[in-house]
Amino acid sequence: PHVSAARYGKDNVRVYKVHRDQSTGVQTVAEMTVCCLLEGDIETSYTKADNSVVVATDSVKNTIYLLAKQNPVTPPEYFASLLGSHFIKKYSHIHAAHVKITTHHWERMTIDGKPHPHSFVKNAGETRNVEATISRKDGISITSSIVGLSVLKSTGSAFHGFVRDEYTTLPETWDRILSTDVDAGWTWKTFSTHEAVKASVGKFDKAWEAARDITLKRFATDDSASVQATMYKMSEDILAAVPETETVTYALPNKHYFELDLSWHKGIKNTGTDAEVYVPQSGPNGLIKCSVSRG
Ligand SMILES: O=c1[nH]c(=O)c2nn[nH]c2[nH]1
Repeated sequence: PHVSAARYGKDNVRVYKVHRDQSTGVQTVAEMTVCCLLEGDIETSYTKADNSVVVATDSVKNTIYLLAKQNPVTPPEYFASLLGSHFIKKYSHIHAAHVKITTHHWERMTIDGKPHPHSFVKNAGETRNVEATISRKDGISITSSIVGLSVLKSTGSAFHGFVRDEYTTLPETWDRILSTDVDAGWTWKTFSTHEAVKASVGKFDKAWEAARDITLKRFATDDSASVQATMYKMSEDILAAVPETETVTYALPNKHYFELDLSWHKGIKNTGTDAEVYVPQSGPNGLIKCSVSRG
């Protein structure tokens, strides 16, 4: 037997950083959770108990905090690239670093109509993530994403015309609730070096804003024929809005709200156009995935 693949490092490294603007007194915060895994000529640490090739995971953790102190930690695409590039520059036997950053969205509070200088509130669950592979040989590949953005529309969604056979019980509908937890990702054209990432640093926040706005607008305004059809339109829009991206990927759970027949009680009408009370389902849920690429 031989080591066919290996990578190791530190996961769940929580980092908070504050920027204090002395002139205005405005403070800005960033909070993220980092996973940084290293890959390279490390097989002997597995096969021969040779620790001489091991940059300790504790040192990986220390490096994350040190680089966070010495450099900007936003946008997360920049910090992921900087962090990964550090390891392949510093250690000649490390040939790739795999960095995942989950950033937590502290939104500045508005108090008495004014943005508060140092108080923030967090939208439950929504994160902005980055997964980057920084490779000596292949350059820097970055995928950005929005995860955990829960949305619901109470109408404007239909699903009919699907396969009807001896396995089908689902009734067709022209008016249903649609709810999902958005997982939307966009893969950037490979960057040759960290300097190339740095040169594009202004593009990452704009892309995240565009992807989030597009997702919400299409979700709200598309007269949805299915999750599939709506997510494809979202993907087309993001590719058009962010020319430096190559592929857009969505994974959308279809979180079902079932109609509830109440007619057993004095003939109460609560289905079809009379439906008002529904039963939100925890599971099973649909899961619809797609990747849309250029050309
Ligand atoms: O939008 C939908 N897509 C599907 O594939 C599906 N299957 N059941 N309900 C569904 N809704």
